[in-house]
Amino acid sequence: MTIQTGTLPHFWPLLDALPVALLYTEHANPAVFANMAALSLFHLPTNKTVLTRSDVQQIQLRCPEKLQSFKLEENPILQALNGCSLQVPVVLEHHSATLFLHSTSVAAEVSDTSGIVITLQPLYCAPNVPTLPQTSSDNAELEEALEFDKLMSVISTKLINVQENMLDQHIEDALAAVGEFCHADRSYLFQFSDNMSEMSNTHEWVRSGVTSHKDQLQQIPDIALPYFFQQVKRYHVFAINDVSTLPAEATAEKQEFEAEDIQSVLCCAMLADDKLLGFVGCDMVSRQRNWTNNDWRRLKLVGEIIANTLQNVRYRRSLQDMQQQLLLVNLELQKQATQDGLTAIANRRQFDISLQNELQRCARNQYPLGLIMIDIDRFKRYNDYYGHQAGDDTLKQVAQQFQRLAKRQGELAARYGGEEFAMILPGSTIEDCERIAKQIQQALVTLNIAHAKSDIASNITASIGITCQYPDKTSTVDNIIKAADQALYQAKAAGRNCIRNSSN
Ligand SMILES: Nc1nc2c(ncn2[C@@H]2O[C@H](COP(=O)(O)OP(=O)(O)OP(=O)(O)O)[C@@H](O)[C@H]2O)c(=O)[nH]1
Repeated sequence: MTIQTGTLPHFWPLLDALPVALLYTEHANPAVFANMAALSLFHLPTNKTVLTRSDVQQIQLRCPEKLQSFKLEENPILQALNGCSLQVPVVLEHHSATLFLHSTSVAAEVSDTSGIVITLQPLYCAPNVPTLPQTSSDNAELEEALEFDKLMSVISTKLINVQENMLDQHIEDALAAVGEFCHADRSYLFQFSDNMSEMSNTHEWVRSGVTSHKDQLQQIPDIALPYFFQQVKRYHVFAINDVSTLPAEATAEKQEFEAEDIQSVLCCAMLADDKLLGFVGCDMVSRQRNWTNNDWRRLKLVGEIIANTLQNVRYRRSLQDMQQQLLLVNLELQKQATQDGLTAIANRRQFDISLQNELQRCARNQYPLGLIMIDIDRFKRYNDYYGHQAGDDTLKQVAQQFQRLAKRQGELAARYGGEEFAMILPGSTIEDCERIAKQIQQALVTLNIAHAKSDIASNITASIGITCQYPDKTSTVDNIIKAADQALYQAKAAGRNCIRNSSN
């Protein structure tokens, strides 16, 4: 490491003696002064009072949330040296404790110089507050901390298995708790859109008398508040005690805060599985507040609880979506397994299952069971003359008519195979079956599909075979089908376009 000889400011002995790690640079001077506490924190030799920027670059820092070191352009010390006002938690590579990095511009009136002061302090001690012996106010703080932790444990328990209709209420309870304990005027939750390009204020708590701006804070694009977005994404925290001290690059943010009468802001990013979901925050409206590490810790905890809850709800929703999709796929598969692909009425498989079931049901209840077999006449000629596609269309049309006629419970119209159809009619007498067979013939007449090559009629006709039986324990589906088939054969033999039943 090289040492540049900078000119030490005359108040340097004062800064050097402070127990807090501190870096100081003057605006016109590239040298960075490090006091004894800083040199010891960075494990640098104590005679290296003046550091170059490249010395500073080699100080390995990382965000407490992230495992990797900051990228060069995101290094908070370099950012601070470039004039950014920061209050961010950081971790040094060789130092496991989280430190609070605080940078601010100062104008030393006595020496007519202005510069930047960067301090790094352990997080358990509030910035700029020296550690004092324990007093009764510390006890009060301890009690408050205990109270807060108790409340959080109640809220997080409620949020673990929260029903969606109670989610908003519990989030608002958590925000109210953190708002009260941080002595804030307003606390809120903002969620980022999936592509992180905008944010919306989804939940809010306001102290009585404080104005809510939630409705106006919807779908705010990142370009509207670039400094804020960048700070939250990079450091996962945005802590401003006095918004009037925001740097020049935060003009948009300053205007927004002033428009909402905000004097101090503290925001903590919400992460779930390394994804930034949004942030929780507190505002001071009535007065300024120097945010404490307790405020930061509480807000961070609430953010973590809410982030986990939102993530759980998302998982649960996607699980439900998946279950719904699986159900639909199953229904589709079931449909495909039981439906004829061409005509969309029941297929042979469904016919076999239904006939078996109805046979048993009719045997149990001593009902008659009717079965009608329908075969389109001279369909080969039809195909040969009009083409296979026209044949398909005709099969679809006649199938729809058969389906329309099987309207009572348990009745089923099915494609038995090729140009042959079947209708199961449980509880129908032979007279009922004959009536329906006539309706089938009539439906074909009404359809009036021309068949120029038929030697029976000028339109499509069908031969129909009927059987009607009172099944008993000895009855089989094969016997019933055989009986209906024989009747159909008789109808064909009798010249087609006619109805026969198995007792004829
Ligand atoms: N377009 C089309 N034709 C089919 C389909 N399934 C079977 N066929 C046809 O249906 C015709 C049935 O012919 P056949 O069994 O000789 O009976 P037919 O010509 O109707 O004569 P009969 O039944 O004796 O009146 C054949 O030409 C098959 O190719 C199908 O899904 N689509």
